[in-house]
Amino acid sequence: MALLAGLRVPARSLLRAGARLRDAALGRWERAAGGGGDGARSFGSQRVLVEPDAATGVAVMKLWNPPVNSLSLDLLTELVISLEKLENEKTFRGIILTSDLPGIFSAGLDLTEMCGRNPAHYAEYWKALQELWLRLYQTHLVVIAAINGASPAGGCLLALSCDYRVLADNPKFIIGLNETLLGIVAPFWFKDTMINTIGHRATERALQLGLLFRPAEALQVGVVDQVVPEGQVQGAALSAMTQWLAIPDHARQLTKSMMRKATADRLLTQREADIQNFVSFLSRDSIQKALQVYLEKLRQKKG
Ligand SMILES: CCCCCCCC/C=C\C/C=C/C(=O)SCCNC(=O)CCNC(=O)[C@H](O)C(C)(C)COP(=O)(O)OP(=O)(O)OC[C@H]1O[C@@H](n2cnc3c(N)ncnc32)[C@H](O)[C@@H]1OP(=O)(O)O
Repeated sequence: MALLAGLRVPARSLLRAGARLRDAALGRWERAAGGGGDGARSFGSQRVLVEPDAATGVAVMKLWNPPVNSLSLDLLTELVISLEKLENEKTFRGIILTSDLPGIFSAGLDLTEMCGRNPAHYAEYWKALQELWLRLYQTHLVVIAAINGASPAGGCLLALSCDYRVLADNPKFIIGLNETLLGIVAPFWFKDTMINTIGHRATERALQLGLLFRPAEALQVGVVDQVVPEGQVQGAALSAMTQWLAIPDHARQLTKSMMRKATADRLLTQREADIQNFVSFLSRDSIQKALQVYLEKLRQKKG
């Protein structure tokens, strides 16, 4: 059951158990080692599968961090590495970012990385998140999110950092920056990313109320660009990609940079202070207790 949204996400337990077994077996991407669409080999890490198609210049990047694709330190690191690898391959011009887990795009930041650890760990974790956002937000590649599941908080940030968002039409697939519901505050660069997408007033309302939008509302407010029937999300993302890739790269890339640089620079100029803010905020007893209680509720809701 989805605790925050008050929605049930049924029948994933069995899939999760299977996923855990696959995880334990490792050799994560052996099943995909045969290669992508144009004979280009799939590559990836334990938690990120990349299926490149050299003919189209588009790679599908799939998140796989069971049970809910939470953005653990490992997943963040693997995402940055995969992104960097694609950026360095001249053949590739676009990425479809999606999930390999049914019903979940990403549950956002990994709460277990933020609870009961030491300040050095919090600092390392936050730096890794900053790194992923800075790279994803500013990449010269076109990135389209094919959102095939719920994406609260950090999951929403991931989607908002892409150039275009397609959401599968399922009322359980909620999306939004719901941090206030956890008693925490969305960092300024989360807020800026949302403002750049849906505007100031809509962001203020969404952030203060911790709104998690269902597909129709997400489309209306502009958090996503397109809602399509489940099962068509990747196809729709690929169709949208055709339009983006029809634009000359240099013009599109310079325009992207022009639109996003000031936002990214704002974090770059105060990166260390942002880490220290996060560490001291997270080190407060009251915040630790609130996060523990929240995590415990998530764990117990199945019982
Ligand atoms: C003054 C300024 C100071 C600045 C400082 C800034 C501080 C702010 C910092 C950061 C911003 C935070 C961003 C975030 O992203 S916080 C995380 C927010 N995410 C959520 O709240 C999502 C919580 N999860 C859910 O709602 C649901 O799990 C679901 C809808 C994603 C999926 O539902 P369902 O399929 O029913 O799965 P379960 O709920 O049963 O969960 C399965 C399993 O997974 C664990 N889990 C879920 N979410 C997380 C998570 N985010 N991190 C870690 N673990 C998670 C859950 O506990 C279950 O575990 P199990 O019982 O052991 O199997």
